[in-house]
Order: sequence, then structure tokens, then C-alpha cells
Amino acid sequence: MKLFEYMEKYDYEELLLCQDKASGLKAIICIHDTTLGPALGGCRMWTYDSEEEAIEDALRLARGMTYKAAAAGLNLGGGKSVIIGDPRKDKSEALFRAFGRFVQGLNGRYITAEDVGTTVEDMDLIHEETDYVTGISPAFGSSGNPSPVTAYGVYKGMKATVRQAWGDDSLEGKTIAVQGVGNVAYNLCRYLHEEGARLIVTDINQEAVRRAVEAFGARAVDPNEIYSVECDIFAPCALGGVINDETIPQLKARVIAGAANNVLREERHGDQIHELGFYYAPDYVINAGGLINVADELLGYNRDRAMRKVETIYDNIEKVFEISRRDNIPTYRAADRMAEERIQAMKNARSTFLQNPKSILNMKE
Ligand SMILES: NC(=O)C1=CN([C@@H]2O[C@H](COP(=O)(O)OP(=O)(O)OC[C@H]3O[C@@H](n4cnc5c(N)ncnc54)[C@H](O)[C@@H]3O)[C@@H](O)[C@H]2O)C=CC1
Ligand SMILES: CC(C)CC(=O)C(=O)O
Repeated sequence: MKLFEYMEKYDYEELLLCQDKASGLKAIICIHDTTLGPALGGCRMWTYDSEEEAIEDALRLARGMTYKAAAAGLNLGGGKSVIIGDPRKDKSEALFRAFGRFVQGLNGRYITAEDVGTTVEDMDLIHEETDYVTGISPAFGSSGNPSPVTAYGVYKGMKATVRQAWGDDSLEGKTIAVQGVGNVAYNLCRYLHEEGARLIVTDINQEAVRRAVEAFGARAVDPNEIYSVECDIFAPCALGGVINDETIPQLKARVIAGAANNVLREERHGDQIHELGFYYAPDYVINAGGLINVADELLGYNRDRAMRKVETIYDNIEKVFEISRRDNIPTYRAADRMAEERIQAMKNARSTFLQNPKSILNMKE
């Protein structure tokens, strides 16, 4: 990948490589766009096959956050970070505090939170070094782990998508294939089970599978079988790129609606599933609940207010399908159009000069 060519193509602002020999930290912080406000996005810890794969993941995830915040109506930009390492054995206080110092060094341009492989406890360690972190322990007046709220938003978005496909939003009796039953999807499965859906689950972590089978009477399949099982809804809740040339021909579902970021391997796969008649809930629209939740922390966390805003994911999904039908475009393009229109409007807005403590007239001592 030619980095500057890619960054110019999608108009990225910043890509920061973070190295701390003492703690072993190797991390990437990517800020895509801060037109709407400071970049907010989770910190993923994963065992990448290469540095290039980690950089590419950070870039794609950061841009997704810009669109996620814009489509959700938040005054936030898009950013994301990845820590290269095994979350099961490479974590340490020194590692996360070193990461926190890099976040602090960006002086509020990037605010971090949880993502794959990181937890509230990890965020609390980062919080030792910077206030530009969300999803920390409720003891600090925060919202804690955002995953359950993300799950609730995915549940509401899935219902809205089901309504588009079958005319009513009930999940009772629907068979739902869930790929990856970690933080978000375990909570999602609870909502689906309570509404009477039949669950098929898979995970590369057998403990995660066992937990879901025991709690929700789910049927377990191997990771490579999840794409071909007979089901009504395929819910990708693991990593990205899972809608691709190999998997699309296997899918039996009518609806694709899940928590995972960057589900489409390439944009052309979004065109392909549209042409094949799939009802696809764009990932950054349906999984915005966690972001909405932690964004509320910046106002002084109020759970009722946050959950009311998460409920609007249902309406946002309906809006995306309306644009898709009106303009005869795939839903992923409809979502991009919704987000880009808001970002461009703000880029174009030329605010009149306002006297404030930050203006150049107040800089001199
Ligand atoms: N945590 C949050 O609030 C949010 C998470 N997301 C996205 O949702 C997805 C899940 O996030 P979390 O639940 O927080 O992460 P997690 O790490 O708790 O869960 C992911 C699960 O997927 C499993 N997995 C990984 N590769 C797999 C494969 N090839 N096949 C089957 N299972 C596999 C892992 O073993 C793990 O159990 C990620 O894509 C994340 O970026 C999006 C918005 C917010
Ligand atoms: C802001 C986090 C809670 C979630 C996140 O990074 C995401 O929505 O992908």
C-alpha cells in the first residue's frame, strides 16, 4: 500500500506510529477527519500477521468512524487505534499507560475507547495518563463497557432491516447466524433469544461458543460453516472483510445485519449483494450504539439520554433504505451519501468571526 497515495485518496489527516521499547508498545493511531469535531474511535488489540495489515486496519477503521459519527448526527470526527499484540498475553499496565501518553500527546484530536481485544480495565489504565478516553469505569462518571449498548443498537437496527425484508420487524421464529460471540454479540444474542429467534453461533474461541450455547440454547457450527448455514439473517460480529468473493456465494440469509466494522471486503461487494437482493444494514449505521453511548460521556454521561439516541438507529436504518430505493443505489452507498452530505455541509459552512478565548486576538499574554 502506498500510504500517502491512500491517505490523499480518502483525505486522511494523520497517521501516527507509536513505539515504546520499555513496555513493548507498537501501536498505530489514525485520525481520518475532524471536520465535525475531535476524532473518537476505539482501540483494537490484535495479533496482526504484518505491520502493513495493522496499518491498513487502522486506516479503514478510522474512516469508518468519520462516517459513523456523521450518520449518527454526532459532532465528532473519525479516528481509531490498533495495538499490535495478543490481548490474552501481551497486556500490561506499562503498555496501556505508554499508549495513553501518545493519546495525550495528540491534545484532544483523538479520543479513544474500547474495541476488539480491549476492556474497561485497559481504558482505566489509559486514563491514568490522559482524559481523552471514554468507556472507562462508571466510578469516574463514565458509561463503562459500551458493548452492551452497541448490542442494543444492533438489535434495533436488525429489527428495522427485517421490517424492510419481511414487512414487519418481529424476530420471533427467525433463524439468525451470529459470527463471533464476544462482548457485543453475547449481549446481542440475549435480545434475540428473548424475542424468540433461533440462534446459530460460531467463534474461534470455544469458551465464547460454550457460553452462548448454554445461555441461549444456540446451535454451534465451525467458523468456516457459518456462511453456508440455512438462516434468515447473517450477523457478522467478529472482524471485517467477511462479505467477499468467497462468502457471498455461500450465504443463504436474506438479511445481513451485525456489529462488525468494515464488513464489506471491497465496495464492489456492497454492489454485488445489492444486485443479488440482500437487505444489508450498513455496518457503521447499525453498530453506532457504542459511539453514541460514549459520546454522551463528553456531555456528562446520562444513560437515559444516551439510550434514547441509540434508539434512533432504527430510524437511521429506515432512512438508509429510503435513500437506497429513491436513488436506486446499494444501502452502503446510501449511508455514505447521508454521512458525506453532513460532512460537506460543515466544510462549506463559513462561520463569522467570533471573539473567544481561543481567537488569535487573545493569544498574547
Ligand atoms: N465493542 C463495541 O462497542 C463495538 C464493537 N464494534 C465491532 O464489533 C465487532 C465485535 O466487537 P467486540 O464484541 O467488542 O469484540 P470481541 O473481541 O469482544 O468479540 C469478537 C469475537 O469475534 C471472535 N472472532 C474473531 N475472529 C473470528 C472468526 N474468524 N470467526 C469467528 N469468530 C471470530 C473473537 O474470538 C471474539 O470472541 C468488531 O468488529 C468491532 O470493531 C463496533 C462498534 C462498537
Ligand atoms: C467508540 C467505541 C465505543 C466504539 C468504536 O470504536 C466503534 O464504534 O467502532
